[in-house]
Amino acid sequence: MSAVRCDGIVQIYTAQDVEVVALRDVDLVIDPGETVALLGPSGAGKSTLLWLLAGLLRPSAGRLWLDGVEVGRLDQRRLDRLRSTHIGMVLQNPARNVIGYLSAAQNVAFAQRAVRTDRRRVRDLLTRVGLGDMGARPAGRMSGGEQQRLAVAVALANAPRLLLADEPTSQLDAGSGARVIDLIKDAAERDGTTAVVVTHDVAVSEALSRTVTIRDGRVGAEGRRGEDFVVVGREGAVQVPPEYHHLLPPGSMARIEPIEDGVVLRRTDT
Ligand SMILES: Nc1ncnc2c1ncn2[C@@H]1O[C@H](COP(=O)(O)OP(=O)(O)OP(=O)(O)O)[C@@H](O)[C@H]1O
Repeated sequence: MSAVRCDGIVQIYTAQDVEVVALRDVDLVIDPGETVALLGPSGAGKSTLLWLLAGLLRPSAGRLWLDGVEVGRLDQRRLDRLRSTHIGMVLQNPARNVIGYLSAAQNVAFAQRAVRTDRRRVRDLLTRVGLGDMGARPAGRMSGGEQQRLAVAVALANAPRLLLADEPTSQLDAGSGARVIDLIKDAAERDGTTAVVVTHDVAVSEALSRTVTIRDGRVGAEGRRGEDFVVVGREGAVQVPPEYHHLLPPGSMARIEPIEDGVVLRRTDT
């Protein structure tokens, strides 16, 4: 059974009577224990996809399954329960992930409230993000980078089935970033946690098992084991990666030549 399955997901925001199509027909299947780096330019729809996977948004169209459960069929109470027991999330702004007046250790313990508090896990997580001697410090008095590391510990407090993280290393130096990467990979190996991580950090994308690139609201490309692939979309559409735009600029005409195992595109209007 897939950990995540998106089938034709569309997300449309309406702001001041203007509609923004943030995601269009996203199909995506992620296996249990996969660690996925979600890449793409600013405004491509990465955070939107993360929020949908977290159940914080309901899609305008399309269907989403988490561990075989169709999220759209859950009422709010069941969805809240699934979120607190199955999903760990790191939001983009570090301060939004923690409760400022609680200590670091209390923040991690609080995230375990839906299950049983496991003090050893609290200590272990804090140590592994390099905050072992800061357990008693109020989260509100920590730096942005410390809060970001604490946020990862909070998100993993419950050994979630699904970890969703939006730029979890954006405020970290290489050493702290490496700790966070290790923690995510370990969670996948030890607990079978599936991770989807929005990132611009090359160290993160290279360390995870798969990359998925969103461009203009669609899954345009994927990478596995260092090899990059374009994804043929629903209507047969393929996005030409930006690094080839000088050969085949958007709007240019091309001839399709079939070959044994695919097609070749050749520009005709030069
Ligand atoms: N609440 C909202 N209301 C209206 N439009 C929104 C809202 N949230 C996002 N958008 C728009 O949806 C599109 C996708 O946004 P999203 O934040 O998902 O992109 P992103 O790839 O995460 O970008 P970034 O890397 O800059 O965080 C953008 O055009 C954005 O302006």
